[in-house]
Amino acid sequence: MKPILECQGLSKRYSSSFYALNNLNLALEKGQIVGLLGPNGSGKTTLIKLINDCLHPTQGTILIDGMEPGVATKKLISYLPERTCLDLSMKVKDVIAYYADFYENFVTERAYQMLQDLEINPNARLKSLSKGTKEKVQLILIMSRDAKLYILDEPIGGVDPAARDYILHTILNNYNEEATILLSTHLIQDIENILDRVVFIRQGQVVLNQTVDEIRTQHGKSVDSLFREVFRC
Ligand SMILES: Nc1ncnc2c1ncn2[C@@H]1O[C@H](COP(=O)(O)OP(=O)(O)OP(=O)(O)O)[C@@H](O)[C@H]1O
Repeated sequence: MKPILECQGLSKRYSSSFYALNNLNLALEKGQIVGLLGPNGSGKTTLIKLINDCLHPTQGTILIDGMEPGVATKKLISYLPERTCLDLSMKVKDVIAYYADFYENFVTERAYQMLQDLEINPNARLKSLSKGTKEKVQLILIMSRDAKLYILDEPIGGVDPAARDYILHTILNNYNEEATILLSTHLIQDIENILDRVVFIRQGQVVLNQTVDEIRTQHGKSVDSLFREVFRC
């Protein structure tokens, strides 16, 4: 089966001597939830921006479902960036209508179902919502598209711990199982029970790419414990 994402020899240089990504190789099969994990500054957001065609590689190639990043791949990817810039004066229901207009693969009923599950009022204005609830709305907008690849850069940082599990399960219940989710986060303990695979990245290179089951059987520990061991300062 063709991988949904394939990066070969991928490098990104920001200044004359500093490489944020350095000959990174990664292939992801369809239909899995993948955690992209690494310490601050390891290159996670840089990789995500390259996949989303927000940056161009210095060297190497990226293929998304066999295609180079561009107009066609943007239809396949639903991307939640680190920072979003929604018009805060809009009501939740207006943002949903806006997304439905903009993206032909947006499923409005799914968005309303998730709003209801998370008890968010569609008539509320975004600026009246707490930071965590705004994050929930942003996640709902992203997960309501019928995409092949969902890329979520730190999706639940502002959400309170009690709501995280609920949100993660809401995501799982609403996404197509043939799709792939690539999720970058530092909240490993909170998400590791929904992950199929983890990719550890250090200084712009992949240092581990294993299923969560392999980690538990081969290393005899949780992803969170392994992360702390591998990246101990
Ligand atoms: N626009 C830029 N110009 C110069 N250097 C940059 C730029 N963006 C990122 N970097 C550097 O590239 C490296 C990788 O940054 P990146 O944001 O990809 O890391 P990250 O793994 O997402 O980090 P974090 O977990 O802190 O969000 C860091 O050293 C960062 O300072």
